[in-house]
Amino acid sequence: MANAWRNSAKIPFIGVLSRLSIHSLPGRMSHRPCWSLQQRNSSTSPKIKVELDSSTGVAVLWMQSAPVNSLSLDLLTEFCISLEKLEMDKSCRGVIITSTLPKVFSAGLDILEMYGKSPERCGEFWKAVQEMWLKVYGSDMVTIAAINGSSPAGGCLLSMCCDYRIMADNPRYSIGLNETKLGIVAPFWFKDTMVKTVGNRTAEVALQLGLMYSGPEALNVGLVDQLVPQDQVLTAAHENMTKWLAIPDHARQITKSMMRKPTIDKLLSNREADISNFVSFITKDSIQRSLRLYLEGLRSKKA
Ligand SMILES: CCCCCC/C=C/CC(=O)SCCNC(=O)CCNC(=O)[C@H](O)C(C)(C)COP(=O)(O)OP(=O)(O)OC[C@H]1O[C@@H](n2cnc3c(N)ncnc32)[C@H](O)[C@@H]1OP(=O)(O)O
Repeated sequence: MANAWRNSAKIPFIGVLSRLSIHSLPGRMSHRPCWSLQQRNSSTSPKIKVELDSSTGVAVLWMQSAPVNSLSLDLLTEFCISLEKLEMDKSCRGVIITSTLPKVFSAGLDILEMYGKSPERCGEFWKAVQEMWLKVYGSDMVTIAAINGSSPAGGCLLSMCCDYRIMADNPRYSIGLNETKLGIVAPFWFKDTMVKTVGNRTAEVALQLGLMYSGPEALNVGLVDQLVPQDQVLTAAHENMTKWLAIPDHARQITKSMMRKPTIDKLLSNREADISNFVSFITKDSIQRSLRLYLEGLRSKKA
């Protein structure tokens, strides 16, 4: 069973590191992360910082892409490479995903990656979004989201891919899949992840209305598992990680696989069609208009 899991969920991701070579191709240089080894168990790239404590087997992965950790192609690429490195490191059994930014976990997909871009670029971007989902949702490691700020859309999806979610109790923070509010539609693998997290009826209402939940509301519907004071989010994540790591890896991993493999396999066997579908949808004039209006709304909020 464990091998079956590895075959179905891990092998596709080996491509992320091997694709590093394509960064040397003309036109891809801007996506090349600049890796520097700061100390034995730490690594930093422009948008991702990782610290691995080999004695506990727990890594913390920080997104550090100001102003809002929007999931750009660069951030997605660095994220996947960092996670893949941890996945291949035998001393790492669990990873806590969080943000260095004061008020935002992640603003979701970078809207500027979907607005005014060529179909080729949109396709490349969507492939990276798929990659992140496959990598986190299919991880053999224990994954805990330490949601220390707002987490709309793709940010919510990222946290739902984790095994456990702890959110900072702050009335200014919200979380949810708000895609319909932008005039766009969450694909089946976003929808399945939401259904698996909160159940069918709650997901149906939340997805159609593009609901964003406050912390207490998110806790009430099971979108997050724990709500703690802001300064205790990381401590709570480490405490929970200890409980998860007390379970033998093989038993936990096979159980996780049973729950998640059907949707993973469905995306793996439909990746190209899913990319084509995204590209033809997102490049429509009407969708581009919706995105422009949404961006203008975001910008005018400050004026
Ligand atoms: C078949 C088709 C399938 C399509 C499926 C596609 C699925 C998409 C899922 C997505 O993830 S779409 C992205 C949805 N995200 C949002 O709606 C979040 C919008 N942002 C916010 O609500 C807020 O910015 C925030 C995250 C709550 C933070 O608020 P704060 O007040 O701290 O910061 P702002 O002043 O609002 O923003 C600062 C700066 O960042 C820009 N920005 C915000 N979010 C994004 C984003 N997602 N992408 C790109 N840029 C973003 C914002 O415009 C500001 O820019 P400037 O005005 O400073 O230039």
